[in-house]
Amino acid sequence: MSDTIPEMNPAIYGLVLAGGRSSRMGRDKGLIVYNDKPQREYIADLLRKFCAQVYVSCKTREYIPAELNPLPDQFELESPLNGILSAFRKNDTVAWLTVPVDMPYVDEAALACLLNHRDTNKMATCFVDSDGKHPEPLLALWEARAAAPLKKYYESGGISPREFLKQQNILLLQPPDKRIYQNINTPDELNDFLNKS
Ligand SMILES: Nc1nc2c(ncn2[C@@H]2O[C@H](COP(=O)(O)OP(=O)(O)OP(=O)(O)O)[C@@H](O)[C@H]2O)c(=O)[nH]1
Repeated sequence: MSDTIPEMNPAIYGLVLAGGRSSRMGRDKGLIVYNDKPQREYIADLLRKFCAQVYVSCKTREYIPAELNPLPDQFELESPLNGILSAFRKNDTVAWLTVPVDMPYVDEAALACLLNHRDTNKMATCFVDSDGKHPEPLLALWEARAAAPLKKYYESGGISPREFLKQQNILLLQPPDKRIYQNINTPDELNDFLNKS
């Protein structure tokens, strides 16, 4: 059953996770084109349909054009956790819908599914990982209530969004399309993907 497309929600902000080093790819994964435009722009456009404000998480502002609303990492940490913590530092009263730049199959249906089935009493709404048990942590709707425990987790030495979510009361959903799990990290994976599509 496909989900209806939810209205834009003023209390949900969007975050494109694009602050990684892309060291395995050897070039910025956010600039790879899967859907007619650089993936970081494609995801930002997708998020704008549902979210009141959309930011592109990055290491430093210079990498991202101003019109994409760069949100530089605020913490000393190499992890997507930095992007999520920095988003909550910007605003900890809204929920953040996060999407990584390296999942080419993320689409409107995937985001609509998270938004329509959202449980605001949980810390987050996520898809169950391809292992069937654990949360896929980066394509997720993080409730504002997660801001304080996430900061505490970081201050006690935590670095992994997945590990954090495994300790929390979260809603786990089946994705509408299992292909969303595919993420592209290396030139070989990219070539395989482009040859098949
Ligand atoms: N804001 C932010 N995002 C990050 C950081 N590290 C990774 N990400 C993002 O999280 C997602 C998954 O990243 P990974 O594939 O684990 O790491 P990566 O740096 O992109 O790639 P590698 O250097 O090859 O490991 C991607 O969308 C990254 O852009 C970080 O330190 N800050």
